[in-house]
Amino acid sequence: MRHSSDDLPLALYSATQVRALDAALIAVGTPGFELMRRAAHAIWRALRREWPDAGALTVLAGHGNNAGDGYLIAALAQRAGWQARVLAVGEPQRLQGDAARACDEARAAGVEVRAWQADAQPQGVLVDALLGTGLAGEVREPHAAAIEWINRSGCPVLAVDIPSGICADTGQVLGAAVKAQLTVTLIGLKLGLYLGSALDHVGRLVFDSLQADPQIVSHQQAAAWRLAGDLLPLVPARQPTTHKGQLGHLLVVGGDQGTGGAALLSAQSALRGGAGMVSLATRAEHVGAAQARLPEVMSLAVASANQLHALADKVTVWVVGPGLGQAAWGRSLLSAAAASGGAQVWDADALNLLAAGAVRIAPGSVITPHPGEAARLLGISIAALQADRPAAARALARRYEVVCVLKGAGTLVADPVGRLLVCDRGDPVMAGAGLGDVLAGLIGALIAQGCSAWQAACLGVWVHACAGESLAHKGNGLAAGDLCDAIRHLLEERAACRK
Ligand SMILES: NC(=O)C1=CN([C@@H]2O[C@H](COP(=O)(O)OP(=O)(O)OC[C@H]3O[C@@H](n4cnc5c(N)ncnc54)[C@H](O)[C@@H]3O)[C@@H](O)[C@H]2O)[C@H](O)CC1
Ligand SMILES: [K+]
Repeated sequence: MRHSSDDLPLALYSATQVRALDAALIAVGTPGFELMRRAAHAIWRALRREWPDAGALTVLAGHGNNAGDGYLIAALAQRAGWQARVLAVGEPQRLQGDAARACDEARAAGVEVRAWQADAQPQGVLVDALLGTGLAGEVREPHAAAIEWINRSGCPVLAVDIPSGICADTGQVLGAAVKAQLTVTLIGLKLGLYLGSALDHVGRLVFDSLQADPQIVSHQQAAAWRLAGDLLPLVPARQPTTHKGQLGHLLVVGGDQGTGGAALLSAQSALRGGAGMVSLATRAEHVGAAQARLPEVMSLAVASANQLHALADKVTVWVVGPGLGQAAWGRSLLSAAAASGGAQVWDADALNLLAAGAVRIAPGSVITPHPGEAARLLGISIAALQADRPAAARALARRYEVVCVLKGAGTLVADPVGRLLVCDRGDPVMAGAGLGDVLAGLIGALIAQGCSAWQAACLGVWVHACAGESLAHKGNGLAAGDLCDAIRHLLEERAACRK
């Protein structure tokens, strides 16, 4: 499981932006080879910290500057008394410029450099210096075979800058990708390191700025930002005189015949998330269970939208969709919510009805699709959506003029003006039923307490993920109700530290 590391920078860059950073640093007087030398030292330090007694390493080198880093790492290891060798993949004669100079330096240090063959014996720590930010398209042979060789070796693996085969912009595997235990990334964090399949390939992540001029790095308009650090201070403060009327009235609308649980979970989460008053508009069959399980929630048996119209002016925020279904009952309630003028958080079937064009969503609302719902909203396949999650999140935010929370490994939060945040907290244990209902209720609760849609989405995603992390020890099959309690605990900790 990856732990967020708060000493990592917040800004996340595309491959193009990082190459521009490299060029900008070189332009202000740091030679490319000096950057490469610093990279090698940073990586060699991280390697020795991780595997101090290995005594041997094998660099798999491609043809570009990623390979150049690898050759210089081998030279440092050889000079430190380790047994270092480089297996050159493809035609080493294609090395140019700084990378060719780095190869010469490795040979001069006594490093054995020879062509990689599929029957080569892996030895010591494997250093993946095949491909970095220069990867273009699906990995070609013989690099793909070398990647499979690394992954089958059973040896510890360090990836230079980014695991070879991982797209630096989307985190997607382009044909084949190295699975590393440790990735040392340089100058700027790449957005792709936090998305999708990359999470299964990066291992522990170490960053080194190579003493890059912060003036330059900060000037670049980052592709995205990490949701990192302690966001709990953003939770609206409560004064001693605060009363529930100041903490908003949240209405959950959902739970058609047979699907009452989802709406109940959203209501429970809204309660634990601190909303002043929580009501639940659901089918009559679920009211008994709701009252028994959540007596604090005002549960209403709703047969038609008229009953919601009567409520509308008392409701601060509507959380619509959990267990709503897509039949006439659900459609009519969703239309009432859309016409209410209150803040909206739409999830699950509300999004499917939106995708079907059955209703329009008010600008400034929050939507919380999982990849399937997002693909339907965009009219694309899930595979196409997952191939570039940042683009999908941004497209949804712009198309509907909403804050879009695109759930999944590396949950994204996008707004219509182009802001994009990535959550690198959470745990695979959270891949379970009902956790989306909990997130929707939590985001609604934060809006009820005064957060903007953007703040509530970012903070809700972060609190939800951190609460899930705190339950990782429970193993798979995390109960959504436990997550609600963990969220309450996290927010109570926050309230306590404010006293
Ligand atoms: N001064 C700097 O720029 C620094 C860069 N650092 C390291 O350099 C790499 C980026 O190097 P670059 O030469 O731009 O590209 P790569 O080494 O990643 O790869 C280019 C290399 O790979 C071949 N190639 C591209 N796509 C494919 C493919 N699909 N299949 C097979 N082969 C492919 C291409 O032909 C080239 O030969 C960066 O990641 C850093 O590691 C330093 O760290 C800092 C200074
Ligand atoms: K690499």
